Amino acid sequence: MSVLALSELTLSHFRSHRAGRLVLDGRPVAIHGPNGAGKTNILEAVSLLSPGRGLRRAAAEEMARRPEALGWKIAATIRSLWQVHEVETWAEPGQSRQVRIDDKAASQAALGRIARVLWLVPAMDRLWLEGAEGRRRFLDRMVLSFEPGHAEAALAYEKAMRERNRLLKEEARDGAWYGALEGQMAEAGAAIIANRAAALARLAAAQEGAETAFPAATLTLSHPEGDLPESAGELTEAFAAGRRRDMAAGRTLVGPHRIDMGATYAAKGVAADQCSTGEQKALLISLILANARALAEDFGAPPILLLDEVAAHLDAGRRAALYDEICALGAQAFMTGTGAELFEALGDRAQAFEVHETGGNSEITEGRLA
Ligand SMILES: Nc1ncnc2c1ncn2[C@@H]1O[C@H](COP(=O)(O)OP(=O)(O)OP(=O)(O)O)[C@@H](O)[C@H]1O
Repeated sequence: MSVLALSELTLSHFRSHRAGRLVLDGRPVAIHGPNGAGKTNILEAVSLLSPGRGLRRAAAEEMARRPEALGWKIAATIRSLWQVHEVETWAEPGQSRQVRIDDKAASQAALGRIARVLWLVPAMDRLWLEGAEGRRRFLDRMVLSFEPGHAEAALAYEKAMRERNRLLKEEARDGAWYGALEGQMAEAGAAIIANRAAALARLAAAQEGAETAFPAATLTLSHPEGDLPESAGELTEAFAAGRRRDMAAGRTLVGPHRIDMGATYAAKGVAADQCSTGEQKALLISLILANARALAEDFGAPPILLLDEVAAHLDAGRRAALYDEICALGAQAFMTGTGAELFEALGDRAQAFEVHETGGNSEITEGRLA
């Protein structure tokens, strides 16, 4: 059994699941069922066992089961290395998401120290073609898996930047106030930059010489306003120097929040946005697998992987290769697909669940693939 895995997951009034329960043994999890059955909703629930808004980036109230909209709750037993944790996360109507770990109130950031979760969803099929925000988010999710403290740095940076942007919009001229916020941004920003650089180096090393059916991706970071300073001191100077221009723009123009991530299909030297649809997906899978290999080495366990409709765009050969790599890694990967036949190659190496919707409620039953 993987040393990072859920052994139980229960969903209460969460989206289409009135009361769903999965008992898991650490093998990969193949979830099949027709469109709209509630498969992705299960993956979304698992994604909420890590910091942030989950794989749909939905607001807490959207996730409450309709029509009752009473609030929702997810509970999980998570084995993380040699410890077992009971994690609960929920939202009451009109309230933000709450977390309890082992019966004690906890922050969302604390979740990152227990469950390292990475995901690929169909919306990311256009990740290399669309705006920088999605790529930055994908990058930061990988960074967070290596360095759970990244969540705190990102929160501290965003909070100070929101305040600074408010001052800019109000055209405030209080230098000391700007200075204090810029100092906080510089300190958190330098940590963000260093965490990202370390993660990129780790991913490059994990791809080198790896035996995988997926193409290596060379990653680069760029900043739209020229080279981004890296140290806290240089960042402080850059923020102070940019005040006038930022005031005209009404927002902060320089900083790690504007970084973009580019990828190249290394063996071909072709930029990801010029690759075929299948190749673009393969590059994402390649990165997730490299991340998982690296984490297995550094942390002692691969992350929990959420691969929504991962079989789409993959031919049978690549699909089988993906399953083999996931099993070799020992990762608890949750995968969805419309038919059980998509997972046949997994046989007894995975647990299989079927999801059906009846009368507006999702029902989960365990079955077999072999
Ligand atoms: N807050 C909610 N309350 C009740 N049902 C909801 C809520 N949010 C979404 N749903 C329902 O959940 C279903 C979608 O579930 P999900 O995205 O998990 O489907 P899926 O099985 O992954 O389907 P597909 O194969 O089409 O991707 C839809 O029927 C939708 O109406």
